Amino acid sequence: MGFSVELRKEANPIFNAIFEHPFVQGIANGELRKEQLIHYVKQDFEYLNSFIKIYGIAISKCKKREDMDMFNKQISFILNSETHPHNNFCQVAGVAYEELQGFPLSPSALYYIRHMLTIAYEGTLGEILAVLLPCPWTYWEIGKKLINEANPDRSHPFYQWITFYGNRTDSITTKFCSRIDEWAKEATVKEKEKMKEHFLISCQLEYMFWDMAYKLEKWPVQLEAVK
Ligand SMILES: Cc1ncc(CN)c(N)n1
Repeated sequence: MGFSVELRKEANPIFNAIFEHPFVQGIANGELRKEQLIHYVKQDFEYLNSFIKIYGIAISKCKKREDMDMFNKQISFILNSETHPHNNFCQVAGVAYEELQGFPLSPSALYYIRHMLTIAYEGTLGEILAVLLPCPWTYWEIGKKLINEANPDRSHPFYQWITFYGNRTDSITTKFCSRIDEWAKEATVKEKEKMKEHFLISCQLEYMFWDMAYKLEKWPVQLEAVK
């Protein structure tokens, strides 16, 4: 069994909880409130900005050109393609994408980003791959599942979102998994334990990100700007 298969098996209860989450179910049945879509896009725009920077740190730790190329392509993907699912949510919510950019992070989004940044600065390339993998993997599976279960046509409000993530043939998940499997063959037991821990925490944080958007999560005390 490859290491990525082992990771997926351990994370199965978290993947199932994500599929059942009311935000994900809301994408499937087209029933999400405007504020929930707006909160998600505001937070995800900042999350993806941080992801680009984390890829930059990952590149600084690469020894092989192929690894640099893999991360570099992902940066372009976020910059040039991953704006489409955001635009889909904005259209349904009736707001301009530009209006939702530059907002402060909610607690769960901040926690997720800090988790990835810590591992990016302190960990090996294998640990970095493990902490980043739940991001593409959970969305790919959500997309495929929603295509199978909701079978959306073009009239579905979230058709673009669902097909964007579910129809990927050039999946980065597959590339990350084979690179992790390769890395794990050479890794010590201790490093593999760390990789698993980072992976599982990121899976939990993927769940928390959906929950944050669904519940419009905020900091407990709202502060006014002091003049
Ligand atoms: C929080 C989160 N996780 C994953 C993805 C898919 N790249 C995303 N856009 N946002």
